[in-house]
Amino acid sequence: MPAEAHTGTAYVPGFGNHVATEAVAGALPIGRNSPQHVPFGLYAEQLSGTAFTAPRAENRRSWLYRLRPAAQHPAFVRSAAAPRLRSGPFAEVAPSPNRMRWDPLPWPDAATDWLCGLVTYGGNGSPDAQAGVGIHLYAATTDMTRAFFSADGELLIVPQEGRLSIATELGRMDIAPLQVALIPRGVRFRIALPDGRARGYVLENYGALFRLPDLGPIGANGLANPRDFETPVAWFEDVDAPCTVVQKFQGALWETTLDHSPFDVVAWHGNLAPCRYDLTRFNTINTVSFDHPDPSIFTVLTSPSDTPGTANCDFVIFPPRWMVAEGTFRPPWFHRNVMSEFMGLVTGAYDAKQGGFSPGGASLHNQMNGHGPDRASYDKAVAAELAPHRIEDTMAFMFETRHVVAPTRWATETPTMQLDYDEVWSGFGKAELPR
Ligand SMILES: O=C(O)Cc1cc(O)ccc1O
Ligand SMILES: [Fe+2]
Repeated sequence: MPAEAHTGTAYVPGFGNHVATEAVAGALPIGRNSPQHVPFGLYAEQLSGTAFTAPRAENRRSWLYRLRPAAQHPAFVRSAAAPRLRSGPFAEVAPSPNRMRWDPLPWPDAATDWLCGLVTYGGNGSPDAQAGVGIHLYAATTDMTRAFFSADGELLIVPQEGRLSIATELGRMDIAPLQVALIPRGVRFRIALPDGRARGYVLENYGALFRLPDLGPIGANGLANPRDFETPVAWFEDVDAPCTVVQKFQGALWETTLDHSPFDVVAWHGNLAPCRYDLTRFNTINTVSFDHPDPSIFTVLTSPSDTPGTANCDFVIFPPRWMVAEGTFRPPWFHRNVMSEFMGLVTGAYDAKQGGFSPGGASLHNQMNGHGPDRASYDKAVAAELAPHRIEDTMAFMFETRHVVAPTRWATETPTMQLDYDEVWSGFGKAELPR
């Protein structure tokens, strides 16, 4: 699909809202979901993101009205569409307590679409357990012509370089670095690259759907505001030409070929839909007195687990912001976290690392293992004059998860892994007690 085709893509604002949208006037049934005769002979289909019986506040589903039933397809057969894509349970190599960091993912030599360009770095849990995450990066150089969906989890896409034009069954979204897209489990999509190549990160969430975090004493506003999430309006293709559909199902890839475009949803309504979000709209909240708050204040979206307050996964960002804390060591402190932290960098530099953590790179700090400012960041921060200081041109992020992230074999064997990462914490002088 040429990028121009997305020009004029329209969105409706809000997170998880109930939307009603039709690409052809009169296509959306009024007053009932499944009338005996759907307008124009369209086929009604319910797509559920939660169990039918989930509490109303959590219940997510949409009704799709399409040219042909999605059920009309030949059998799926095993697929080799994404040779470096892995899934939970992650057992290729033992989980490691060691801190890991990687240089940016190299660009592929051969033409590689977004799906083929996915490389799994690690994860936890499993699709079967409906808990945990898969953490992938992508480096792609050509448009997808096939469609893909994950039956294993929703996908949070974090571009680092290059725009993505994402055609989904429910509408089209354009995203660029500093924006993210969230695609529900099961929703088929196809990604084109308006800039000719694209690189970024993907979080595949096997657990409870991402939602906005509670705000507690912050109040009714702040962090990621609901209206800044944008859901595309209905759009469809009326194309009777072969199209391969690839799905990830319980960790394995399967594919089939339709004789028509799977993007044939003429109208839909409901509250399960893709959306995009501009990270620069994040209302960053931080101290105006002292101390460095816990990074949970930077949570954009959270996937809760069965234990209140202990996330299956939080998506946390570190945007440009003023640092004004008085009498404080301002960068991230040294810490050992019961949660495990996978980080990436969209642009600029990260205030805990003076070097080595590059845009497109990644790091992993697993449960209970010490990390924090590298020596150069530490030295700079203790010497700094504590005037108000604006951290500019930066956007790091973290996938923080309650379960240890086990790396894939690829992640532990790739030459992009920095074998000397431990050195960033070497050479700290010993504290001197009074004699
Ligand atoms: O380790 C990291 O860089 C992420 C992080 C940032 C921060 O400000 C506080 C805690 C934390 O884990
Ligand atoms: Fe950390």
